[in-house]
Amino acid sequence: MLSLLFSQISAGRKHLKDAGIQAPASARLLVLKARSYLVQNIAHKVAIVGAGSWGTAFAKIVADTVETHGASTDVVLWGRNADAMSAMADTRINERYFPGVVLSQSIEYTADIQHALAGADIVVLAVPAQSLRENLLKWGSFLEPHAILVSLAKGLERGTGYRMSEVIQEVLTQVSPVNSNDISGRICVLSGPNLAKEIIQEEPTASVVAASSEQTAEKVAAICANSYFRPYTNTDIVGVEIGGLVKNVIALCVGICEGKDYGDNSKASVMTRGLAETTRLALALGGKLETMSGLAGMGDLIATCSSPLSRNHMAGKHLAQGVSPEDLGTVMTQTAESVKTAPVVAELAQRHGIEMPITEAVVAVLQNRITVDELAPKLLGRALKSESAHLSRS
Ligand SMILES: NC(=O)c1ccc[n+]([C@@H]2O[C@H](COP(=O)([O-])OP(=O)(O)OC[C@H]3O[C@@H](n4cnc5c(N)ncnc54)[C@H](O)[C@@H]3O)[C@@H](O)[C@H]2O)c1
Ligand SMILES: O=P(O)(O)OC[C@H](O)CO
Repeated sequence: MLSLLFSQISAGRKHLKDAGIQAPASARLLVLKARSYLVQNIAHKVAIVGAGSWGTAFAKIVADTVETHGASTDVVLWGRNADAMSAMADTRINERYFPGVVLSQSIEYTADIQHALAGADIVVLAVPAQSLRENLLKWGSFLEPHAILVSLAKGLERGTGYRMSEVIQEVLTQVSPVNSNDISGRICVLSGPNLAKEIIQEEPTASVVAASSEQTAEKVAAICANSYFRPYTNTDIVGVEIGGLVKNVIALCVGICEGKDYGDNSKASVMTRGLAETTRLALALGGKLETMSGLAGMGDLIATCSSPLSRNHMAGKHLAQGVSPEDLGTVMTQTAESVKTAPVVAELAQRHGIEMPITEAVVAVLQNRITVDELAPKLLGRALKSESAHLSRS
């Protein structure tokens, strides 16, 4: 804790010195003043692409951060539905996702992607995982060559098995040689226990911003750190992405337990063994063990598995209550990434020789190979083993 404070103070002193600003005596004031300076100078414009529930809540986080610091950074929210965006510009309310919540005055709403991206130093990608590639292919060439790209999506791409950071890297290299220059250092992912419906009410939460470049992660953290949102930085992109996307699959399984009226023992068992299989996959892909016990691992798993607000949890509950996997898309109006991502996780795990029994059982339910009633017997009937085999491949 102390070392973090000292490092912030020393970073703050350096930023102020570079800017020729006199450093105040109090450490707290110093950190605040440094942050203010940082926000202003890191980004003249932040564009959030995708005006669904997380994109809208994240635009609010950034706009509130900018306002807190009195910075002049522009915050633009893009959505594909022109009527919805024009209504938001009039009312400052996203009627479909957050009726009654009046958003910050400083957010600009647009359905014009070229306008949204022009001059944006930081571009936050908040569209569903399966649509990221098609979107980047359409407008990737409009990105500024220096723009930092932040992925908010928690899913794996069907067909390739790519994480979102890998999709960004591949597409930008294809779309625009200018934009692909030094791209890996400009890719960032943000993940953690971040239920948008709680955040829009300014309920306090923490998150993780991961980038291979610590400096990139720090910049993104600075533009979204405010009184109710606290981002930590990390350089383990793989661990942060895998934690965020596999917990959706585990939450669907916990939702099934909930829908079948199983109690807390069942849910805790799924969560704990779910973390074990998530960790195995993350380690096999090069992620770090400590990330799995952090906010993007255990933290997000707890939030998503415990909350009735989670769409993945809700999808599991619907399945347990008799909705067919085919009908989930019509019953649910918001994105539950696990429905499409679970089979991709299972394939990726198989390719790496990793056993993920909960994920495999969820996939079997989603593909109508077993019923929800057969899920528990399938998991409990497996060969017994030592718990200390936790991190081995099976
Ligand atoms: N909602 C949350 O609490 C939350 C929190 C953290 C992460 N996430 C992740 O954020 C991502 C987005 O989720 P969400 O909650 O905002 O979903 P959502 O269903 O609330 O909104 C998705 C938005 O994307 C738009 N969209 C859908 N297909 C599109 C396409 N092909 N091109 C452009 N726009 C398209 C929709 O119109 C909608 O505005 C998901 O990967 C999700 O896992 C969500
Ligand atoms: O509503 P869900 O299930 O997509 O979960 C939302 C967030 O990922 C929670 O961190």
